[in-house]
Formats: sequence, C-alpha cells, structure tokens
Amino acid sequence: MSSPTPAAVFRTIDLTKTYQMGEVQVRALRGVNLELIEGEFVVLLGASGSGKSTLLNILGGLDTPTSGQVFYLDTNLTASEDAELTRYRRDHVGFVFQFYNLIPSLTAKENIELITEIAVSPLEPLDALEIVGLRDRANHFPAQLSGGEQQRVAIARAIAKNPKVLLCDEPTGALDVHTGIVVLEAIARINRELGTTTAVITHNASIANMADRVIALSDGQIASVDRNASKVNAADLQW
Ligand SMILES: Nc1ncnc2c1ncn2[C@@H]1O[C@H](COP(=O)(O)OP(=O)(O)OP(=O)(O)O)[C@@H](O)[C@H]1O
Repeated sequence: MSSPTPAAVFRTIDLTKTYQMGEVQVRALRGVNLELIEGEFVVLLGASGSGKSTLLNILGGLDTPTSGQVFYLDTNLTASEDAELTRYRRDHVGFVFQFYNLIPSLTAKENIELITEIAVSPLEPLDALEIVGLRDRANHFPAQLSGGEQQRVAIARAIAKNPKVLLCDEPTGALDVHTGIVVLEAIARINRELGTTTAVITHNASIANMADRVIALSDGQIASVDRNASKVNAADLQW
C-alpha cells in the first residue's frame, strides 16, 4: 500500500527580492520556485551572496519578497498583514543563527522559559534541554557554557515552542569541527524525533551529506536540487 504524499510545508512561486541601494539594485532572489516537504531535512548551499539568507528569512516571515508568493501550508504569507506574520513566526518557526543571542543574565533554562511562557503548545524547558543533551546544564549562565553548548541552548530555545519548522542560518559557522558536529547531531535528532521540518544554510558542502535533499542556490536562483540516496550521521561527517 502506498503511503499518502507528504504535505508541502512551504511552497514558493516565482519569488524575487530586490534591494534598492541608492542608485543600485541588488537582485538577491530571481525567481525561486521551491517546495519543502513535511518532516524533511534540507540543506541550502551556495556561494556568499547567492541569496540563501534572504530566502530563509522570507520563509520564516522575517522579510517579505518583492514579487512572487510564499505559502506556509494553506496560508499565503505574502498576503499576510504584519500582525499575522508576527503570529506565524511566533507560533510556527524556530530560528537558529550563527550567533546564539542568549540573554547573559538568565540561565539556560530561564532563556528557554522566556519563549515557553508565551508559546501555544510548548515543550517543557528541561525536555528541550534534554533533546540537545544539556539537561544537566539547566542552571548554568551563558558565560559558564562553551560556544557549542551555548548554540545547543539556542537550539533548545528555538524548538521549545514546538515549532513546525526549524530554520538554521550557518548554525556551525562559529564553531570548530568537533563542536559543530555535536550541534548538527542535535539538529538531526530534533528533525528525527519531533518531525520538525528543518532547513540548514551552510557553506560547508560536507554537511549536505546529512540532508534528505540539497538545494544549491547560485546568483539568486536555484541551481540544483539533489536527493541523497542515503543520509550520513552527523558524527560521521568529515571536513
Ligand atoms: N538588507 C540588504 N540590503 C541590501 N542588499 C542586501 C541586503 N541583504 C542582502 N543583500 C544582498 O543580497 C544578496 C544576497 O544576500 P544573502 O545574504 O541572501 O546571501 P547569502 O547567500 O546568504 O550570503 P552569505 O553566505 O554570505 O551569508 C547579496 O548580494 C547581498 O549583498
């Protein structure tokens, strides 16, 4: 018996983004048509300036396109008012960036509670820390954690609201190889165990081996979409 086709969590249609810088126009996205499927792990690759962050920010409702449409499930984000976009971001999207942006005066658990207190159906903060392997660091302040541990707290904070999608922009960019792998293991575990649709931007082509699909951007357009026949565990990545 064939299983039903999984739903597209995101669908973009002819997405463009042009930044006007004085006299100069920067065409960051030039007609992107893309679907991200429920539960999949996608890696976005591409040279610096190819439009990866612009695309991720538009999917996450942090930015709006110049033309084209973005659907999140049945919701047309491009037709949404600012307040709706804010609600969409708050309820459905977890973001992870290269820099962790933890609040220094709050413990790991308190940083997460800031989010769970306003979320609709949050995880328990300690459960979020458990999934990134840091339950025993709950009462540590950011300054008492290593860079990789801080990033894992940031990931726990991003998933504590129990978002449908996790969008990560260079999550290992500031980390050494070993620490980067531990962080990637945490992201892969979230994707596997919570079923969170996950997109990771990276400059590191070897990280693409852990994805279901690899989308390469070049000069604001999709250059290629490849499905990995098998996925490599983060622990077995080498770079
Ligand atoms: N706010 C902005 N104002 C003007 N131009 C911008 C802005 N944000 C991005 N750009 C330009 O849009 C293009 C795409 O940028 P984007 O950050 O999406 O690329 P990227 O692939 O994520 O790059 P990187 O890997 O270096 O982060 C670049 O030419 C960039 O200079």
